[in-house]
Amino acid sequence: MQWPKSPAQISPICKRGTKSTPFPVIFCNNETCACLTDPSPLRLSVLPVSASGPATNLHCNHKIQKLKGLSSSSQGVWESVTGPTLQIKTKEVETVNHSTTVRLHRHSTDHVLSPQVSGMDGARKCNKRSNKKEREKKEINTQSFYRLGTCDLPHGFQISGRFARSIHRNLEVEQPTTSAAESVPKQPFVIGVAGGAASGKTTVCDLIIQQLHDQRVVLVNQDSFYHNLSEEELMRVHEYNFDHPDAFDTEQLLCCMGKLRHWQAVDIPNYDFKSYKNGVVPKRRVNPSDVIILEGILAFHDPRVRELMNMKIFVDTDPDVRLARRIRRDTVEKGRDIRTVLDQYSNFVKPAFDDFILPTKKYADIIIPRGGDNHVAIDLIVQHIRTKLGQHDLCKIYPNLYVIQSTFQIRGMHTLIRDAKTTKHDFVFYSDRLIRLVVEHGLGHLPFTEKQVITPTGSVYTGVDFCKRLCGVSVIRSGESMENALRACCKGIKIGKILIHREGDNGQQLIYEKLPTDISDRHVLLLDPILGTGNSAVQAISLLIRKGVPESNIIFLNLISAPQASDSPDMIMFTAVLHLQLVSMRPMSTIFEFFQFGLYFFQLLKSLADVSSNYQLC
Ligand SMILES: Nc1ncnc2c1ncn2[C@@H]1O[C@H](COP(=O)(O)OP(=O)(O)O)[C@@H](O)[C@H]1O
Ligand SMILES: O=c1ccn([C@@H]2O[C@H](COP(=O)(O)O)[C@@H](O)[C@H]2O)c(=O)[nH]1
Repeated sequence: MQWPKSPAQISPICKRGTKSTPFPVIFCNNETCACLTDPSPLRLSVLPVSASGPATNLHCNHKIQKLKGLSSSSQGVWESVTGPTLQIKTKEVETVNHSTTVRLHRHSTDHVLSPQVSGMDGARKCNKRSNKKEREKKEINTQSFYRLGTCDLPHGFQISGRFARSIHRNLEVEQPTTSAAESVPKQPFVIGVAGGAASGKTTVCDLIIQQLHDQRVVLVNQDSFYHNLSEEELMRVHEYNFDHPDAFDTEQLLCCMGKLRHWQAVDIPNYDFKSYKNGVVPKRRVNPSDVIILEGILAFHDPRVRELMNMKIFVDTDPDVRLARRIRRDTVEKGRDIRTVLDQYSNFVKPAFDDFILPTKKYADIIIPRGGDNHVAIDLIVQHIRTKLGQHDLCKIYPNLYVIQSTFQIRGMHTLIRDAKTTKHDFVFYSDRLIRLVVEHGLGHLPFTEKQVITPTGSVYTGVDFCKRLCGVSVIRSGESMENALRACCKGIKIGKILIHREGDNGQQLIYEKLPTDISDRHVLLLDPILGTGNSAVQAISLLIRKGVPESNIIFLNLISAPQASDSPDMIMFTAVLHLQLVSMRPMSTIFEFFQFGLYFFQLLKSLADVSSNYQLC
C-alpha cells in the first residue's frame, strides 16, 4: 500500500466499514463523520476493528487523555505511551493545535487508531508497524487443524466463524489493500500451572519467569480470586473449605484473563490470607504481556479457564513433601497454629486434592515431578515458550498449524505469482517451486523409522527410513497443480482425486472420487493450493474420514487461503491433527485470480507444454 505523502492525497471523509477506506482519515459512526482536515502534524488512520470483539478491545481512557495532549512534535510520545495500538470507545478526542475535532462516539464497532508519520521513511516505518499490528490480530479458539504451506508475513485479515476458527488459522499476507475490518488484538501465550498446595507452583513459575527475563511475562495467581468471606463464614473460618472450587470467584478470574488475552490491562484483587479478605490490599495493575501465567491449585478445574491456556503444566510433588512445606508455611508465614493447619489439611486440603485437583492432572501437557528442583523440565518448558514466542501468532495457539517460515525468497515467489505482469513461464515455474517447498515441509511431518545402513567404507550409519504407506489426494482441479511436486519428492506415490462442485447443495457437492482402496492404511497428503470458503476442504476431509483415514494421518497442504470461511460447517468434525498451513489473507475478491489457480496453471502449462516437458498434463 502506498501511504499518502501529503494532505492533498487524503480523502476528507471516510465512512466506517467501507473497504476503500483511504488513510489517514479518522473515523466515523452512525451519527457523525469527522476527519482531520489538516492531518499532517498528527496523522492518524482508523481501522474498524473486526466484529470478533465488540466491546472487549478497549484500551484505558488515560491513553486517550494522552492522545488529547498530542502536538505536532509528539508523535513519538504517542507511540510510546499507547503502544502500537490504541483502541477507542465512546470518547471525544480533540487534537489540540488543530482546528479539527475528532469525535468518536459509542457505536457497535470500536476503532483502532494507528499512528502515521510523514514522508516516505515514516511511511515505511508506519507500514512496518501496521504490518505487525495486522499480523497480531488473529483470534481463534478451537484447536483442531493443522496445515502446512507457505506464508508471507501476515497482513490484514481476520479469521472469524466456526470454520475459520479451526481450519483457517493462519494467515499471511499482503500489503494492506485491505479492509481494515479485520483487526484483532495480539495474542499472548497463556500458560496454566496447577498442582496441590505447596507443590512448588509459584517456585516453578518464578524459575520460568527468571529464565524468560528478556520477555514480558505476567503472573496471575488464582488465590487472588478467593471470594470474600461473609461475617458468618469469618466467625467459623476453620470450617471454610478454601480448597473447593466454589471458594474462588471464577467469573472474575475469567473476566480478568479474558481481558489480558485481549491485550488489555486489568486490576487484579489482592487476597489477604490473614484477614481472609480481598480489598484490604490495593488491587494490582497487570498489563498485557507476551506471556501470561495463571497459577493455582484449581487452575485446570473450570473448562472455560482451561480453554484460555495454550500450555498446561501440572506440578506433581509428593504429598508428604507438600504437607511438610505447608506446615512450615502456614505456621511461620501465616502465623497459624499447627493443630489448625493439620485439621484443615485432613478435613479439606487432602480430600479436595483427591476430588478436584488430582483429576485435573490429565489435562496437563507437561507434568513436572519435584517442582522447582526439576531443572531439566523447566529448561525444556522455557525453550518451548521461546519457540512459541518466535512463531507466528496463530502457531503459538494451534500446535497443529505449521507455516513455513517466510524468507525473502518465499515472499519473492508469492509476489511473482500475484503479479499480473508475470509471464506464463514464470507463473508456472514459481508456483511449482513454492508448491515443492510446501510438499517438502509436509513430508517432514510424516513419521519415520530408524534404519541402519552400511556405507561404502563399511561403517554403520544410523539414519531413518521414510514412511512407506503414503498417498496423495488432490482436489480437482487446482490440487492437481501440486501433484508433480509430490511425485517429484515421492517416487511412484499413488495419487487419488476428489472432485467437488462448488455450486451444489449448500454450495458444495462431491461429484467424483477415485481413491486408493487401502487409503485407510495410508498417510494422506491432501492437495489443494487455495483455501477459499473452506467448503471444498471440509468435503474432502469428511470423505477421507468416511473412508477410514484417521484425521491424524491427514496432512493438508495448501498455498494460499482466504479469510472468508465464516459460513462453513463446524470444524468439530475435524478435531484431530491435520497438518495444514497456509498463506494468504486477502479478501476473496482480491485474490479471485487464485480461485482460478488450477485453471490458470494448467492453461499456462498447456501453452508451455513444449518447453516444460517435465510436467505431466492430466
Ligand atoms: N524444590 C523445593 N525445595 C524446597 N522448598 C521448596 C521447593 N519448592 C518450593 N519450596 C517451598 O515450599 C513452599 C511452597 O512452595 P510454592 O512454590 O509457594 O508452592 P505453591 O505455589 O504450589 O503453593 C515455599 O515455602 C517454597 O519456598
Ligand atoms: O485464606 C486462605 C486461603 C487459602 N488457603 C489455602 O491455600 C492453599 C492454596 O494456596 P497455594 O499457594 O496455591 O498452595 C489452599 O490449600 C488453601 O487451603 C488458606 O489456608 N487460607
